Amino acid sequence: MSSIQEKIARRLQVRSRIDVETEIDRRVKFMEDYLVRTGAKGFVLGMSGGQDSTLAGKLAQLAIDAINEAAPSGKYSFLAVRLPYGTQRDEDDAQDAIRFIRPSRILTVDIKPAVDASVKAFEQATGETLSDFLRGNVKARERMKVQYDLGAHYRLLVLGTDHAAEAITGFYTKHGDGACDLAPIYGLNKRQGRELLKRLDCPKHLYEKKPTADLEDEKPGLPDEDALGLTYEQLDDFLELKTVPDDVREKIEQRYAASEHKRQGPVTLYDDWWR
Ligand SMILES: Nc1ncnc2c1ncn2[C@@H]1O[C@H](COP(=O)(O)OP(=O)(O)OC[C@H]2O[C@@H]([n+]3cccc(C(=O)O)c3)[C@H](O)[C@@H]2O)[C@@H](O)[C@H]1O
Ligand SMILES: Nc1ncnc2c1ncn2[C@@H]1O[C@H](COP(=O)(O)OP(=O)(O)OP(=O)(O)O)[C@@H](O)[C@H]1O
Ligand SMILES: [Mg+2]
Repeated sequence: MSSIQEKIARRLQVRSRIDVETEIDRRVKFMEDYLVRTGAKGFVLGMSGGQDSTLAGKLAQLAIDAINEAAPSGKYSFLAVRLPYGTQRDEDDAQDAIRFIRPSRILTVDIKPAVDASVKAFEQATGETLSDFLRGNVKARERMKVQYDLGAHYRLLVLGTDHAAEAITGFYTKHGDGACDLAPIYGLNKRQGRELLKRLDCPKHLYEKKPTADLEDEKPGLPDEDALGLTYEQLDDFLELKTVPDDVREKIEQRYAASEHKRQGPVTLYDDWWR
């Protein structure tokens, strides 16, 4: 194990061993405490049908149910929002996730018209084509925007799904899915997230499916692991301070270093982390 590995795992708050019950409880309690402290009315989160939003959404609904039970005015809510780009290939999974969570409220906003208009405006202004890869980031930022619009309108806080196995490589769109008000699954790696979902009786196919950002039209459902050239098993092992092959360790450490700007606020004159 390298000392850099230890430093990264500590910085990303990973525990090599967790007690699943305790993790669920303390995360739900954190969401309750924070929500009540802010005076907001609840949470909003995009539900993709993937593992991370299924877990964060379930924890959110548990927090909302607990607060509403304690203060039976029932005034708090979790808004689960479907944000397909046109028609979504794995819509069934998204619906299964919603059935599992039983959110206070469900809405669907199709991001396709806004994304297409934005890309068109870019292309008209520059006379150039925005790549399929960069259009993927436009989708992630449009989803962020819709969640903030809903959040501001209904006085809800925007949840994010960043966790250690994602933060370590910066595998998210800066100010897109990386932007949120609170990140309830932060500090967990991918397999720990799966363990929490198992304990919460989530349908198996939702935590066993291959994680995908699903952002590129030309590569629908591209598995994160193919895009990264790393597996979540490798990332999880690294974060749990297990020995991983040298080439894997080097690749992870290199990705971690290159994505540091995503884990920091905007760089100012007073920062020196980049030197
Ligand atoms: N050193 C530096 N210091 C400060 N800022 C720096 C910088 N280098 C780039 N930047 C800025 O960062 C931008 C690039 O970052 P960003 O816009 O995020 O773009 P980028 O990291 O190139 O792409 C996002 C990646 O995350 C993946 N993703 C996105 C969304 C969701 C998921 C998922 O798993 O669901 C995965 C996506 O497939 C892609 O591989 C640059 O355009 C620049 O503005
Ligand atoms: N089609 C979508 N509809 C609604 N929200 C989405 C959609 N795609 C992405 N998101 C939001 O962006 C977040 C980041 O996507 P990401 O792929 O990392 O997580 P996930 O889909 O929940 O889980 P997994 O990583 O296992 O695929 C999601 O958790 C979700 O909040
Ligand atoms: Mg996904």
